[in-house]
Amino acid sequence: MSSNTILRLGDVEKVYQQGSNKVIALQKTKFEIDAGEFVVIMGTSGSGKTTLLNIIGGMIEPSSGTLFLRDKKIHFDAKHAQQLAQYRKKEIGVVFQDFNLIDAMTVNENIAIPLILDGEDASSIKERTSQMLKRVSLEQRGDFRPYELSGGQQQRVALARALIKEPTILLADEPTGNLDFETSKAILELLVEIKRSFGQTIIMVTHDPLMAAYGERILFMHDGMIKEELQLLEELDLDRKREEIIAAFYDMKGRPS
Ligand SMILES: Nc1ncnc2c1ncn2[C@@H]1O[C@H](COP(=O)(O)OP(=O)(O)OP(=O)(O)O)[C@@H](O)[C@H]1O
Repeated sequence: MSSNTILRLGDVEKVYQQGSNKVIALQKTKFEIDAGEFVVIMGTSGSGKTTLLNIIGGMIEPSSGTLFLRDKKIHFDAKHAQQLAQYRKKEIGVVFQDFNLIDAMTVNENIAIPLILDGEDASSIKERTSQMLKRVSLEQRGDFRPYELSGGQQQRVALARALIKEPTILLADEPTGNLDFETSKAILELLVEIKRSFGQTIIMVTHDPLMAAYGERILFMHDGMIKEELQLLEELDLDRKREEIIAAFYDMKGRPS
């Protein structure tokens, strides 16, 4: 474990019980992530990507194995429910493919939800919300409703909401799955900018090798396991990185399980 390690998974497994059948979604998965790293998870459909992300986010309990944030072990049993709730609330921010915004609320209110739930005072909420709005370049849209925004703008709002409490780790599950090509690139550029400016640790799941090329390290999953890992060289341009990602993906798929 390097001194900069922020997240550590040790032999994590997840078995879903489906009636009398067992689905092994994750098998002995272990890896470490450094603070400030932008890690991408790719893989075949059903390979366990979302399951992995949800375990890291404290949203589902692994069947076995360990999850550490720095040197703190995250427990999933009922006895530690409060610690787990704190972990989800303080350490993790999440964005999804479907934005998950509340249409009955304005953009400002959507972004402020985590602060309102924490009982922060009104002036601090106002100030922090307006800072976040600026960071995602939506200063002119604070009083709009989500349905009055484009898909890319809605994802920016979701990102602002996920980041407003400065989470240790940002999890992004197919954040560009509902966006067109140019808008997707703009979201990834924003993620990279947030990483550079604030040292944000990011873990993103995507199917798209070009979006993955914005990351620094790719973990490739197949049959519930990380089968391959690719460190992208910073000096390569996006197209070269994309080509390397595609080559590594097909290399992994071609290998016997
Ligand atoms: N709640 C559940 N109950 C039973 N089986 C599940 C459940 N959630 C996921 N699975 C199964 O676990 C396996 C991994 O699913 P997961 O959603 O993690 O894969 P994925 O890599 O994210 O897939 P995709 O790229 O298609 O979204 C699949 O076989 C899936 O059917």
